Amino acid sequence: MNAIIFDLDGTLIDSAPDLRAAANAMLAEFGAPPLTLDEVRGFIGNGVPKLVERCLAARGIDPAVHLDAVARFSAHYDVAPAALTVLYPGARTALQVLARSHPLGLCTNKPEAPARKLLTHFGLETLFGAVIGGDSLPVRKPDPAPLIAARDALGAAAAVYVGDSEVDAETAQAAAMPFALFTGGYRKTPVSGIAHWRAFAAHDALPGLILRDAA
Ligand SMILES: O=C(O)COP(=O)(O)O
Repeated sequence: MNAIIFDLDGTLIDSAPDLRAAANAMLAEFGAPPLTLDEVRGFIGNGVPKLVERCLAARGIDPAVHLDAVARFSAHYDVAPAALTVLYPGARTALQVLARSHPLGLCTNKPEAPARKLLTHFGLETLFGAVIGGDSLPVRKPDPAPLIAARDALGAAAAVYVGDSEVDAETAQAAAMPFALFTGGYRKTPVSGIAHWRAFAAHDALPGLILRDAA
């Protein structure tokens, strides 16, 4: 049975407001002014260390404080990753429908602990047979290893990856998996500039999009 593996941020949840809150709390500790939601949204997708690096650069803070800044960011984010975060409309139903016929996995660059906390918060943890975070392996997306690890953990020979970003598309390509692109997430490139198998603008369309091949 083919597995369906999902990205998290910008694909199932709009987490940018909580990531922004943690980033701004961290920046305030360095005496720097806050970033806008659009700025922080543009920094998401390559994991926490990269997000923090981009925040520091945007505020002209010495990169030498990076390790300390990552720890400060995580201290803020990991206690309350779901305070301002919402599931995209239709995401829950789409997951429930797909889980009836396919093993589901999660492959995100968010660290595994807050990723699992978010799944539990939204009552989705039992739908996922595998969860791979940005710190689960020594490498993260766009390296294909985390995506392949999620597929293998599900015991599936093949899988589809569902994501929203350039990084997700690159990862799927490197893992030789078909990529379904959610066009309403955090991508910075036009849809035509992101390699994809199928694209969807609303989650209600996702089960039909994926299951039509299985019919
Ligand atoms: O960059 C992150 O921390 C998470 O991003 P992702 O869920 O889209 O992989």
